Formats: sequence, structure tokens, C-alpha cells
Amino acid sequence: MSDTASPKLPATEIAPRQAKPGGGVARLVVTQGPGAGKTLLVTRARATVGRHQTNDLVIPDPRISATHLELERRPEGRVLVRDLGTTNGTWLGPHRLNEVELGPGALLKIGDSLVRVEVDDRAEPERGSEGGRFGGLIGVSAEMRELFATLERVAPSQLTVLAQGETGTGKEELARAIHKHSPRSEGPFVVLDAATIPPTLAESVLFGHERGAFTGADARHIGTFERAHGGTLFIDEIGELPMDLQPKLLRVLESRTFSRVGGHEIIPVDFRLIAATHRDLRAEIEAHRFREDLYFRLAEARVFLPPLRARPADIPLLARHFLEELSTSERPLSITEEALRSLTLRKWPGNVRELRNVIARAAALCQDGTITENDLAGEGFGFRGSEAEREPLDLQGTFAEAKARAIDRFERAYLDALVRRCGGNLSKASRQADVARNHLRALLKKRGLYDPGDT
Ligand SMILES: Nc1ncnc2c1ncn2[C@@H]1O[C@H](COP(=O)(O)OP(=O)(O)OP(=O)(O)O)[C@@H](O)[C@H]1O
Repeated sequence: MSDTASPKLPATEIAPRQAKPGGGVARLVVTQGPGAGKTLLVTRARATVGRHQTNDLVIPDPRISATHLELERRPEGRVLVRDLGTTNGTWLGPHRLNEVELGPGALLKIGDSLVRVEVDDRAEPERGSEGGRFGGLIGVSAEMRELFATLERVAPSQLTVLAQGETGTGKEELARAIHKHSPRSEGPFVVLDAATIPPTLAESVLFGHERGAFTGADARHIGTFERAHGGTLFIDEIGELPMDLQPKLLRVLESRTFSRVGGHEIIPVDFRLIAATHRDLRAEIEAHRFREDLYFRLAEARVFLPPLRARPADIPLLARHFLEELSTSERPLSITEEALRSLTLRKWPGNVRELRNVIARAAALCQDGTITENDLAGEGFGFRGSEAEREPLDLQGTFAEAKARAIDRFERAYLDALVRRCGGNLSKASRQADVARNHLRALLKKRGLYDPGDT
């Protein structure tokens, strides 16, 4: 994926080209505004557009948010565009949009800029890995295969890696897998959760201390950096790293040396850093809670772990994988096709961790070692309801805008519950909701809740 000033076409390329059946990749072209001429070829599964330099397409328009749009690649040169809750919005003609799938010819307005969607029918989507696993991570969805292909390239290098993803999507598993596939695999793998560093002992935790460095320091303590020497340091929840520690971490990464608290010796240290966060650090940079220079040092390679609801193809594979792990020769475990199917319809706010726990619970409770749909009733929706259910009504903006958002939310919640209730059966759902099948199908399709296999 590249963000470039629009290249001039060489004369030989002016002749119209034959579109490849089913092929082609969307290209976004900034046609008006401060970034006019910039383009982005959407070859990767996901990309972002915004004012901040960390986006895949950077548009230096002050009326655009730091990260304004999220893009998802779709087949046949189409692209799903999602507004990330911006102040000035994303507009398609007179319509303000939250999420829409666009094809060639669409013209978006963000800030004072116009962005046109084109299709490049010679470009290929980034190729996924052939294998369905990388270390302890498994997955067959296009998103995970693409991630594995990136990891195969990144793991053997020395690059620092920044992994972003919701809770339970496998960020720590990913860090372990990179370590295992790196030349440091024989060295230590050290985990530090930045959200739980006690503030008063933070420096001692990271750098260690000498005996007598402070009251109570009655022995030398080896800190996290030193323990990771020769191996990999995984810092989880890096977005929670206190502001005063951020320049200290940056200094160690740049100088590759540190001193223990209360010590004068300069100790060389050699570790590879992998950091993870559930936040979009670009928003944290905007809010002055995260240092930009540290971000760039951490994000030499940036990877995104998609939420489980965005890759339902992985759910049966993961469910069977967890069942295999739990099976014993005395109690071999299995799961019915209907039960698997019902798992693919859920939202999984706790992602793979939640799926693993649901399978473990059902495996313990099911009769004869076979998990049926009944064993899964009420599972897979998280403990606190969906994010939308937890959020109060958004009453900002004009009456019409606020009403449109409320209706959108109602539709989403209603359809979600309907699909769950009817186990994905379209005819049953159409009868229960008293909505014509075709209309219901269109509504579900719009929300990504319609599986063409549905009856
Ligand atoms: N793709 C996957 N294949 C197999 N197991 C997975 C996969 N993704 C996650 N898991 C398993 O799910 C559980 C949660 O994963 P992990 O702890 O790596 O998530 P995380 O993103 O680091 O979560 P958190 O942000 O809450 O720390 C672990 O048991 C892990 O082994």
C-alpha cells in the first residue's frame, strides 16, 4: 500500500486495459484540497486515512481528524469506508455517512478535501500466507492469512513491532509467535504489562536497582530490560505507559544501554521490542498522552489483529482447535454443525479468549462429549452487553442527525437479536419480525449479518 503523489502514466499505459474478472483493487485519489494529487492503493485488508502522519493516506487538511476514515478492502475494487466518529464527518453528496461500501466513481468529502474512488484492475490484493497458522496463532480467513504473510517477513528481522487489536484477539500469542520465529528464539521472552506497573516502583521494575538504592532495597534487583537481554521484550498495553516513563524507554531503545537505579555502571542491553495496545495510539498522540517519537520507534512494523466478529470463517476452526486441546482419550469431544453455526453468528466482544472460555465451559457441561446448540445458549455476547448497548444515546448535532443515529442503533440492536433468536434462519426471522424476506435480507446485508447460505 502506498501513499504517493499521483504518478504520471507512461505513454504505453494509456490504452484501456481489460478488467480482470473478480480482480482489481480500489485506489483513493485526493482530487481537491491540501493533499490534492495524493493516492492510496488499497492492497492491504485495512488502511486508514487522516491528517496524522501515521495514516496510510495522509491528508494535511486541518478540518480532517487525526485518523478520520478506516478502510476495508473488498473484492472487485470496492472498499468499505468507515467514519471513525469524526467531528466534521464524511459526506457522500448531501448524506453524512458512518459506514458504506463504495465502488469506482464515488466521491467522498472529508474536511475541505474531495477523495475519489477508482479501480486499478491490474493491481493485486496483498497475497495471504498459504499456511493456516503462525506459531500458536491459527486462522484461515483472508485477514489472518494476510497477517501471517506479514509476520513471516517481519519475524526474522530486528524490527520493533506494534500490534493493535481488541482484547483477546491474540496480541500476546502473536508476540510469542514472532519470538519463536526469530533468531532470538533461544533467548528469553519477557512480558511486561504497562497498565500494572506500580507508579512508585516503575523505574526499579524497568531498570532494576542496586542494593541500598532506596529504603527497603536490601538486595540487587534485575529489571525487565536486563531480563530480556538476548531475547524479546513484549510490552502489553503500551498506551498505558506513564508519560514520564516514555522518554526513558525511548532512550534505552536508542542507546541500547541503561543503568540500574542507584548504580553508575552503563550496561549494554540487546532485546527486540514488541508492543501491543487495544487503543489507537494516534488518538493518544493527538490528546498529548503518548509521545510521537516513541510511537515511530515502536511502529517500525505495524500489525492489526482483526476482531473475531470480522472473520467468522475462523470460528469453526478455532472452536475445533480448542476442543481438540480439551479432548482426552477417556472423553473425546465433538461439536454439532448447528452449534458451530450458531457460534459464527455471535459478536464475541471478548474475541478469541471468550470463544475459548465458552468452548471450555460447554465441553465440561455437555452430555456424551458432544456440544449442541443448547449447551451454548446465552453464551458469546460478553458479560456487559454489546458496546452499543452500553453507550447512552448520542444527542449531539441537529435533530435529524441525532434521530438518524438513534434509528441506526435501534436497527442494529434489533437485527442482531433477531438473527440470534432465529439461529440465522431468514424465513423464520422474516416471519417473527413481520418484514418481507427481501427487505429483511437487504437490511441484514447492510449490517453484514446476512450469510448467503441462510435459508
Ligand atoms: N488466532 C488464534 N489462534 C489460536 N489461539 C488464539 C488465537 N488468538 C488468540 N488465541 C488464544 O486466545 C487467548 C487470548 O489471546 P491473547 O492473550 O494473546 O490476547 P490479547 O490480545 O493479548 O489479549 P489482551 O489484550 O486482553 O491482553 C489465548 O489463550 C490465546 O492463545
